[in-house]
Amino acid sequence: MIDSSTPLPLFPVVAAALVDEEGRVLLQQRPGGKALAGLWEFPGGKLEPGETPEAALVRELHEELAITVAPDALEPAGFATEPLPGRHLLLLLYVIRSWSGTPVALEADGLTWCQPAGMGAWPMPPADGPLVRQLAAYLADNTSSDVAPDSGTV
Ligand SMILES: Nc1nc2c([nH]c(=O)n2[C@@H]2O[C@H](COP(=O)(O)OP(=O)(O)OP(=O)(O)O)[C@@H](O)[C@H]2O)c(=O)[nH]1
Repeated sequence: MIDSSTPLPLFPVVAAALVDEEGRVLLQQRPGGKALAGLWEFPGGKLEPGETPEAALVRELHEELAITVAPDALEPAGFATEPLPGRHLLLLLYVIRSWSGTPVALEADGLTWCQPAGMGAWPMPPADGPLVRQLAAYLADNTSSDVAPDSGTV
């Protein structure tokens, strides 16, 4: 049971939904020996002191996947908030559709590309359930089709 009278320090974490040209999203498997080992998650991690969320995510993606991302490629897409032992997780999710390099699992036990509608098949940390639903809605609303938008002229 959560005791709401006990303040917990906020624990900000940034995460990325890398979306490829087929609309698939990259998940990575948490390695053995860590909390939540074996579960699948969005790449990302903790902010370092003084770091912005965007700088932290660019750094984490380079450290974890060996890819380079421009800060203006980050699209805020959702968040989740979850009590953890001794701290309160604030998980910020960004969609990223362009990057340099090919993702390689430098820290994870594995990588998989999956369609957002199929992500429920991958066991993920408890905080990720709301994120997966927000991501599916965000991508449905913010994915361009091949049809050119109306120019808007009157
Ligand atoms: N990157 C990422 N972290 C997530 C997701 N969902 C989720 O609950 N988290 C949590 O956010 C935190 C991310 O921290 P981390 O990956 O940088 O570090 P860590 O587990 O090694 O934590 P530790 O160094 O405190 O042991 C973990 O507590 C992790 O369980 C997710 O989808 N992606």
